[in-house]
Amino acid sequence: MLIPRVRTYVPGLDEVLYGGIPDRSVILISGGPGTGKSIFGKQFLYNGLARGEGGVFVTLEEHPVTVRRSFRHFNWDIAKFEKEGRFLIVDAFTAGIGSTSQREKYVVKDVDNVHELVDVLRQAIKDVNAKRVTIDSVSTLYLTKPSIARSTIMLLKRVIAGLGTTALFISQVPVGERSFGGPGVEHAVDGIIRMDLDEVDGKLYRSIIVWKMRDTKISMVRHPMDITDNGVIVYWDRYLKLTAASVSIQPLPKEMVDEMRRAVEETENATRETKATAQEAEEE
Ligand SMILES: Nc1ncnc2c1ncn2[C@@H]1O[C@H](COP(=O)(O)OP(=O)(O)OP(=O)(O)O)[C@@H](O)[C@H]1O
Repeated sequence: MLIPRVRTYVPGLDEVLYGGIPDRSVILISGGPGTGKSIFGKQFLYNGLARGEGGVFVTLEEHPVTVRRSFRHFNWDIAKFEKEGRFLIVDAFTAGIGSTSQREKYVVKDVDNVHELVDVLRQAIKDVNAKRVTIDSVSTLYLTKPSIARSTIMLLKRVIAGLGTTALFISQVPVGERSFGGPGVEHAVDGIIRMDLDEVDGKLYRSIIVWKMRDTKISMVRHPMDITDNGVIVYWDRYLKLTAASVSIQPLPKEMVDEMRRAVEETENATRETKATAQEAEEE
């Protein structure tokens, strides 16, 4: 059955997901430091903005000023979308302290109060009619209180799915650990994508693996990936064989590649049809 999907438009990732993320899903993006989670979260939002969708970025780890700079670093011009009222940043970092933060309109004063965050986020999603949300990072919300991790995720998930939005929750895990963010969180989310950086023989290798994604088939292998001046690229037609002492990159079987390519084409056609129907309905 063809289900509605949100294409990430991150090169190679929609193939790995057999078309994209099922819509209204909450996806955990887990990984150690420097693996590309924040870049991926920004790219996902920008790709939606560039195609006419609204988006919200919730920052808990970086000052809004550096968030905007980081978008600019990849030539993702969010300033024009902010002016048009299609994109906004929820500042859950500064608590309103400092002169530059005075300019922020969506500020969470107390990040320990998840209800305040949910209220600000709900308003933000409505104000820009957001279809995509990135929260960077959810780990900050329960780092010192693991017992509230699951309830925090469930509360956010209810708001996000209820408003018809698809979200990436960035989750930080320690270097070298293959966990995702704790048992309560891992089972509560609809999907888990893991980004990794491994040192083998004095060299670092980037890779990505989709661990779970409800309601869709997924590629069951680890794919090599890169970060470039244009953001993340996933080499979807190859897999990375990694042992403690060796690395090799192998091509995927042709039938698998063909099936993944077809799934993306079908999703693209379905997305185009849905947009055309919505536009016709608007014009009537
Ligand atoms: N233009 C670029 N070309 C190649 N690599 C880049 C470029 N810009 C940034 N990077 C790489 O991206 C990495 C940072 O990615 P990102 O901030 O998304 O990591 P992260 O997984 O969110 O890390 P953390 O959890 O520590 O915040 C940097 O370590 C840097 O090596």
